[in-house]
Parts: sequence; C-alpha cells; structure tokens
Amino acid sequence: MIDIKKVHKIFNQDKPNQVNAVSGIDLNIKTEEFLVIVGANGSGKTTLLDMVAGSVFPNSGTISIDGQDVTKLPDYDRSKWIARVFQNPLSGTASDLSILDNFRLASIRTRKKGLSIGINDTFKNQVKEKISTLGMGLENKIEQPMGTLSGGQRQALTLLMSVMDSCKVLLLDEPTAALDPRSADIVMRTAEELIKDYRLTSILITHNLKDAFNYGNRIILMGEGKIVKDLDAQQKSTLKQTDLYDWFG
Ligand SMILES: Nc1ncnc2c1ncn2[C@@H]1O[C@H](COP(=O)(O)OP(=O)(O)OP(=O)(O)O)[C@@H](O)[C@H]1O
Repeated sequence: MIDIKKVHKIFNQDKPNQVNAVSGIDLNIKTEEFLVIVGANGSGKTTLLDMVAGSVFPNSGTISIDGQDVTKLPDYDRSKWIARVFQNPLSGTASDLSILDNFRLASIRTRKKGLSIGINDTFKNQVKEKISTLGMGLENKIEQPMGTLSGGQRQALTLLMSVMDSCKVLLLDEPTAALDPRSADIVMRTAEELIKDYRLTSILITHNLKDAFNYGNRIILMGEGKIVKDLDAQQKSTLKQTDLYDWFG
C-alpha cells in the first residue's frame, strides 16, 4: 500500500548545520496495517511521516501509494488518499466556523471545485449521528463554533472529519500529546474504531509507550534516521510493555 524505498532526507545539505534526518529507509506498509513509530526526539519520525504526506520531499529514494509513484507529488495532490491529524488540536479545524460547517468543509476536501454541497437535513443528521458515536454529547452542539470546544473534543472531531471522504491512509502525528489522559484515551479509542470501520492503513507516531503497546499491529523503533527495530503483528503480540521501555534504555 505504502512503499518507501531507499529514502534519504538531508536538511541544510552542505552547510555547517546539515542534518541527516532520514538515512536510507526501506519500509513497506501493507493495506490495513496500523503501524506505530516510536523513537527518541530527533530520530526522524516526523520527517518520515512528512515525506509520506508530501509536505517534505526526499533528497533521494521513492515513495509510492497504492502502486502510484508519489515521490514528487505535493501534499494537496495526495489528499485523496491521505488524512492527517497533528499534535495541535487547533490545526485540524477552523475555530470560527461551527462544528457543522467544519464537517461540511471536510466532506468537500477532495471533491472538485465548483461542486457545492449544501447543509441539508440529511447531511446534518449524518453528522449528528457520527458525532454521537463519540459519546461526548457534541451532537447537540453542532451549531457551536469549534473554538469553544476543548482540545480533546476538537481532536476527536478532527479524526471523524478526516474519514468523511474516501481517504485510505490515516497519519497520526502524536495526536494525544497535548491532551489530558481521559481525552487522550477517548481520541485513541476513536482512532482505533475508525481505522477498523473504514479499513484504513495507518501510521501513528507516539512518545506514549502505553499507546504504542496497546494500539497497532506493527511497531518500528527509529534511531538516527534509521529503522532500528521492526516487529510485525505476531511479534508485537508477544511483546511485553516493559520490553518497550527497555528499547529506550
Ligand atoms: N525543516 C527542518 N530544517 C532543518 N532540520 C530539520 C527540519 N525538520 C527536522 N529537522 C531535523 O531533523 C531531525 C529529525 O527531526 P524529526 O522532527 O523528524 O524527529 P522526530 O523523531 O519526529 O522528533 P520528535 O520526537 O522530537 O518530534 C532533527 O535533528 C531535526 O532537528
């Protein structure tokens, strides 16, 4: 599904502050795989995700999605496949718009310009029904501006919105880092359910080793721009949470 071959990313090449952020990564992520990436600060996790998303281009190597070479395709041209949730809950939604308007925008994200989608009752009811699955009571607040909600509520809604269109890949870049434990739990459980329901191929970057242990069916450890460990579903299922702590010494 996502095929990364011999990918390198060098920032500030040939300058005194050159950084080899990703150094020759080969990674094949299968359809419906839920890959968890862990690693110390600066090990290249976000750079790798940025290259999958198309917001950063590799210096060399290739990336293909669904058999199509997307190495030089910018992020907006990959949005038909890829949805991304960031660490900052404010980055996924528009504060001044209502919940309903945010969902409307999300639903037309990958459609052609000029196609107008009205907020009719059918759409409104669909949105309410989806939101009610979060169990946060937000289905009764859909006319409220997004800016009035908590970080956890916004992040859960961002996740729901990200699967409103026909995306196949969900990228989660420390989606719970800014949240309290209870909200973080709701967001991660929501993510897992959506990944299963929509049969998404997913990548989660996290520093939370409990989440790394509980979620996903494959885990890699990155160190200095390389993959240091790679455990498949079977190996991950026999992993103990303490083993993960040992990875970080
Ligand atoms: N735009 C950039 N310009 C220069 N250097 C960068 C840039 N983006 C990342 N880097 C550097 O590349 C290296 C890898 O960074 P990256 O953000 O991918 O690591 P990470 O594993 O996601 O770290 P963290 O866990 O702290 O988020 C770091 O040394 C970082 O400083």
